[in-house]
Amino acid sequence: MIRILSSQQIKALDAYTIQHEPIASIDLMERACRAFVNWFTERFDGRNTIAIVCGTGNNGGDGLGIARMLQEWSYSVKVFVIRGSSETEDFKVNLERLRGKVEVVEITSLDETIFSEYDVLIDAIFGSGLTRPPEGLFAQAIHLMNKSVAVRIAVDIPSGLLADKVSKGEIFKADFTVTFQMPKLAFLFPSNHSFTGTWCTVDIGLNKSFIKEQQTSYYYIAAKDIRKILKPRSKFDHKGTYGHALLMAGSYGKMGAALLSGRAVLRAGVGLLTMHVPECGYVILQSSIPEAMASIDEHIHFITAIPELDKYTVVGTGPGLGQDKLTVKAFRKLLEDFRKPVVLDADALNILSDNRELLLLIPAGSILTPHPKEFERLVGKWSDDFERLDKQKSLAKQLKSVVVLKGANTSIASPEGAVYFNSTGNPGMATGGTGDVLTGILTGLLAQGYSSLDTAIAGVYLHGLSGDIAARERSMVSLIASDIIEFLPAAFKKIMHEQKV
Ligand SMILES: NC(=O)C1=CN([C@@H]2O[C@H](COP(=O)(O)OP(=O)(O)OC[C@H]3O[C@@H](n4cnc5c(N)ncnc54)[C@H](O)[C@@H]3O)[C@@H](O)[C@H]2O)[C@@H](O)CC1
Ligand SMILES: [K+]
Repeated sequence: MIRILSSQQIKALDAYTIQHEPIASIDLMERACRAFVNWFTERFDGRNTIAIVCGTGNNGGDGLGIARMLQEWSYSVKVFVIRGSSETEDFKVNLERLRGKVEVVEITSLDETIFSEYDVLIDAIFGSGLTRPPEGLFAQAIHLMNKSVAVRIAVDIPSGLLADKVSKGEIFKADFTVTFQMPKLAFLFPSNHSFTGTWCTVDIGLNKSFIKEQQTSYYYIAAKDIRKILKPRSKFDHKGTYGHALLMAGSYGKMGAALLSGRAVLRAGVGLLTMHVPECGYVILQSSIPEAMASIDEHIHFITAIPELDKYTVVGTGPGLGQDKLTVKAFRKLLEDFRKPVVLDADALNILSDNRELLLLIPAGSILTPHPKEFERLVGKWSDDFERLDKQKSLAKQLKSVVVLKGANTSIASPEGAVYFNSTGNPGMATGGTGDVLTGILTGLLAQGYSSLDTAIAGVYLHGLSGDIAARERSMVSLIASDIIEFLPAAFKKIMHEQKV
C-alpha cells in the first residue's frame, strides 16, 4: 500500500530525510528537480519553449533548479518569479545558481499576454507549503496561466490546491502534475481532477522507514498489494474449497444485470454458483449461464422469496432486483435469516435508503457498493469531497461493514476507519452494467474465503485492471460491461504471473 500522508507529515518526512540520510536540504531539492526533469525530458523535446513560474518558497526553489537543468539540456527556458513575504534558503541558493544562465523576470504587474508565447508552462508557485488561498499577483498569475493554450505542468501540487483540506480561490489547472514521492489526498477526489490533470509520482528517495511509521487512514492500492491478497490454488483443492455463492438478482426487463453479475461471480473463481431469479428469468439463465444452478422464484416478474440459505457461503444481491413491495419483504427476510456477510448493490441499496430500519439488520462484515447517487440516498448530501469521505467512513463504522464508493479512484472504507483508493480503471467503464460486474466479482471472491476488506480491495482493483485491458483492446468508447468479464482472466493472469517473477 502506498501511504498517503498529510502536508504536516510530508514536511516532517523531508526534515527527517535531511537529518538521517543525511543529505543537505539543497541536495534533496536537487534530487527532486532531477526526478521532475527526467519525467519531463522523456515527454517534451527541445522545440518547446518553456516558462517556469516560481514562488519564493521551496516549490519555487524546485522551479529554479528545474530551469537550470532544462537549460543544461538545451531547452529554451524563461523564469518568472512572484515574490512573497519571504524566501527560503534553498530558493536563494538556486536563484544564485541560475544567475547568468537563464533569464529571470520578476513579476510586479501582469499583462494579459505575459504567458501567451510559450508551449509549456511549469507551475512552481506553491507546493505543500500553501496555507491559504492565493491572492493578488499570485491569484492573477494562476488565472492567466489557466487561460493559456500551453501545456500546463504542476511541480508537486497545482498551486492553490491544498493537499489535504478543502481548497478555495484560484487554483492552477494542470494537464499534468508530477508529484514527489506519494499522491496527495486531494488528488484522489473527483472535484480536483480538473486541477491535477493526469498525475504521477516520482521517487525522490524520502526515508522509507519514516513513511512506514506514520499514522494515516489513507492508502493508495498498488498491484503488489493484490498479489499479496490472492491465494494461489493448490493441487488438492476441490470446488467446495471456493465456496458456494447465492446471487439474488434480476426482474422482468432487467435479467441482463443478473447475467452480468452471475458471469462475473464465476469468472472471479467461485466454486459453485446458484442464482435465484424470477420465473421469467429461468430460460434466459439456463441457456446463457450453464455453469450456474437456478433457484426459481414463484413470481413471474420479480423476486418475492428467498431460498433455503444454509448451504451458501455468501449472498450477493441488488443488480436488476427492482423495488417491488414483495421484493422488499424478501430482502428483509434475507437480512434477518442470513448471518454471514452479504454483498449489496444497486436496488438492494435503494431499498435500504427507503427502509432505513433494514440498515440495522445488515450482517457485520458485509460489502456495500454504492455509486455516488446511491450513496447520497443513503447518507444525504455533502458540501465537498472531504465531507463525503467522512460520511463514507462513518457509514462503514456504523454498519461494521466495508463501504465501496464507486467512481474514478473508487474509495473503500473499512469499519476501522481506513480508506483505500483504487489505482486502476478508466472513463470507458462509465457505462451500464459495470457495477453489476463488480457485484459479481466481489461475491465470487468473498465466497472463496477472503476477508471482506481483502475482497473489496482485490475485487475493485481487478475490476479496474480488467477495464484497463479491455479499453486497450477495444477502446474506451466501445468498452461495454461484458468486456470487463471477458478480460477478467487476463487481469488475474497479470497479477498472478507477476507473482512468480
Ligand atoms: N527539502 C524539502 O523540504 C523539499 C521540499 N520540496 C518542495 O518544497 C515544497 C514545499 O515548500 P515550502 O514549504 O517552502 O512551501 P511552498 O513553496 O509550497 O510555499 C511557500 C511559502 O508561501 C507561503 N504561503 C502559503 N500560502 C500562501 C499564499 N496563499 N499566499 C502567499 N504566500 C503563501 C508559506 O509561508 C509557504 O511556506 C514542496 O511542495 C516541494 O515542491 C522538494 O524540493 C523536495 C524537498
Ligand atoms: K506547484
